[in-house]
Amino acid sequence: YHMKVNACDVINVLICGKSHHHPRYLEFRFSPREIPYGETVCFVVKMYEDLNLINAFRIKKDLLVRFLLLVQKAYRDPPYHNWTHAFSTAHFSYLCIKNFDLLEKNYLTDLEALALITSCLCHDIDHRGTTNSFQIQSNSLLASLYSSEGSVMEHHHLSQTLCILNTTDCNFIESLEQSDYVKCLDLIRDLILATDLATHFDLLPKQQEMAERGIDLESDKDKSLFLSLLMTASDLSDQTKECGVVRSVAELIYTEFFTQGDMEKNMGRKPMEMMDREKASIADSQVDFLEHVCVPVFTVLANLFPGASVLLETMEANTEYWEVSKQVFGKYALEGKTSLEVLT
Ligand SMILES: Cc1nc2ccc(C(=O)NCC(C)C)cc2n2c(-c3cc(OC(C)(C)C)ccc3Cl)nnc12
Ligand SMILES: [Mg+2]
Ligand SMILES: [Zn+2]
Repeated sequence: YHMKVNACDVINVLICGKSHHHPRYLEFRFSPREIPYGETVCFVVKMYEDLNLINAFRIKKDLLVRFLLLVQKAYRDPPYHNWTHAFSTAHFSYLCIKNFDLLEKNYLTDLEALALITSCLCHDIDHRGTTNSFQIQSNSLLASLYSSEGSVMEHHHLSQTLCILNTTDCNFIESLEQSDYVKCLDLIRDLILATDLATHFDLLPKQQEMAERGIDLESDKDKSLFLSLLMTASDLSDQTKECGVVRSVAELIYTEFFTQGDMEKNMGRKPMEMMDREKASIADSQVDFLEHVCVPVFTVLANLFPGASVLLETMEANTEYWEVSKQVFGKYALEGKTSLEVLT
């Protein structure tokens, strides 16, 4: 099923001397989208090493590299839901582990950190740049496979991840104790499925309640809620960067949304306003998205870790950026420019 990974690709990553100690690499302000595509897998290996996961689980580096190269290849190249998004998602989880001392302070076990980073890298594998509802409306193959389960795309991302782990010489977690191995796969399943917006809206009130009373690190339920929070915060982490990154990411995601809207129109269907290039107001829907999806997630995170409040401040600033740009969009709209053209 999978494209092969050849030995020289593996060797190139293993010998890459790139010091991952990019001076700003450990700052929340740093956007991992700046890292060249060809160096990202090397940076991922450095993350596993830096979190001591290679030693803790006696991971064979060549298996890890082969796994990572196959995951990278398993991503298609839609504007937003590609490997670069997966890499930036993993980088944010890495930043949280480092900056909030999650391992030293026993918020996370080694196994949970291993599952979290790996889930971030795999959570959108083989994404086509279209939503779950589009799969169902277009009667896609994935919908026929998974619509009874719900979370159509997320079940597909999970099954692709398991396929890659079952590919020769790619099962880098094979060295785990049997109980750790099973626990790791259970965590990867929960975390990838947590990235469905519907699942997220179910979990959010429980995460808010947990943050108010403080995490009980002995409670499996709390640990699971905490891990899912880190997963969704990482999936949204572009929104914690400066407005230049936020604007370019919006351009990518609306290119995807508008392409889906065009396809829905060609299917004789009426797209959501947010996906209709004639009707969408990017600034309005980004303010909504920040207010109703992003800010609640990072408010919970800031309740748990005061160091995360700077991320909330950045989000407030980015909301202000969209509010101000509404005037600009408004003016251009009068001139008949679509909102995407205004962005570029
Ligand atoms: C820049 C940016 N704008 C977005 C604008 C709208 C929406 C959207 O789905 N609106 C539907 C209504 C019903 C709310 C998502 C957007 N979005 C995401 C995103 C976040 C997700 O949410 C969790 C699971 C929490 C990570 C899941 C999937 C995606 Cl694509 N990532 N970046 C963006
Ligand atoms: Mg996803
Ligand atoms: Zn994602």
